[in-house]
Amino acid sequence: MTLTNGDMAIMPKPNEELLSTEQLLHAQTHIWNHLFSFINSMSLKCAIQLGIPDIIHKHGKPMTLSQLVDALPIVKSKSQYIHRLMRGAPLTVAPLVLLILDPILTKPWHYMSKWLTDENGDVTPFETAYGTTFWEHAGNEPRFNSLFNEGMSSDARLVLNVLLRDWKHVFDGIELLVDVGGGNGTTAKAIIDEIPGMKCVVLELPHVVAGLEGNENLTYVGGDMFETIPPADAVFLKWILHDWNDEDCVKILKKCKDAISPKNGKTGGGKVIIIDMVLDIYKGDDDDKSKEDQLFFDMAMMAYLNGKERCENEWADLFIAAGFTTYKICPAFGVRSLIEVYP
Ligand SMILES: C[S@@+](CC[C@H](N)C(=O)[O-])C[C@H]1O[C@@H](n2cnc3c(N)ncnc32)[C@H](O)[C@@H]1O
Ligand SMILES: O=c1cc(-c2ccc(O)cc2)oc2c(O)c(O)ccc12
Repeated sequence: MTLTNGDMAIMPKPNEELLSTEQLLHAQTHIWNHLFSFINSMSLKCAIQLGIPDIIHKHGKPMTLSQLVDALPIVKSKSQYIHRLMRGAPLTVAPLVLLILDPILTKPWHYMSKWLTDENGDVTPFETAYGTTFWEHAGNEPRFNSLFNEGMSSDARLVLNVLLRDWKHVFDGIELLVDVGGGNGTTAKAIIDEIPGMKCVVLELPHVVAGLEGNENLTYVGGDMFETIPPADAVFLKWILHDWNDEDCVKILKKCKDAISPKNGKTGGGKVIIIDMVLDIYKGDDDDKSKEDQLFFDMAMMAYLNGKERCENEWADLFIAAGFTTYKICPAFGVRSLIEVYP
């Protein structure tokens, strides 16, 4: 842009000359911070691959760096590098770190701009990278299938621990629950172990439940939630709806409504229990980090699946479009909420 002052044209200076030294250096630090923040994640991945969390856990008391180095399966001449790895990021749930940082899930991020600029009809960067959808890829690649299911299972253990400790009453009056997209059954097993008399059905894609054996309280059904959801007193949807666009979510919710309909002879809760994010609703003392976490997930749902994270109004629109009348949201799990939806 050229500004004019009377007859004289005033050319803007190149940007860097408009900045003070302090601003310029601050800008560089800021960019470096974004650019290199993946090193936190990669250091975390390496620490988990070396078994560092388990070694420290098994030690049972504070461990010095040299004790840790002695216990590690590393080439001893490379011991000097371990202290540099260990002054990095805090540790988290290992299978999820290995999932998110696996090359299968880092590749689609390299295709984000190609996806946005090519008229190739791909619905996600994941499809641009692989030519198949996320769920097709999981069905075709056994290693990715088990990596994904193990990751989800570790998350389910953590969330169910909180749900059954602090929010168990949401299951009051429910005798038969169907966990739609319930993975390998970690959620269902935690519920039936904790609530006497409860029976659970896990509805999942056939490649996920192939070879899994149920028992008298747990049944695995290979199927498609867009076709039929088995009848039950209540439907459980943990991290399902954020995978899908609005149109698909309404289809899934309508199938849930059919499944809990009184015509199926069920008398219990008659509700859908959802665990998912509600944007800008979270519990915790670090709101900037919580907000950023929610936006990371929104980006991930865009990169991998045709999904998104939603604010309360967007959730309400889905519930109304699927024929539900009321809902209740509690920010029960940090950046994720417990949502109960009633016909
Ligand atoms: C993000 S994972 C959530 C897994 C589990 N609910 C949890 O939170 O631990 C979504 C799940 O939906 C399943 N899924 C995808 N499409 C499905 C369909 N059409 N019918 C049933 N399940 C489906 C996937 O296989 C996957 O396990
Ligand atoms: O690839 C993922 C990873 C997650 C995920 C990340 C961190 C956690 O503490 C839990 C889970 O969740 C996903 C998800 O919900 C999804 O629908 C697809 C992919 C992933």
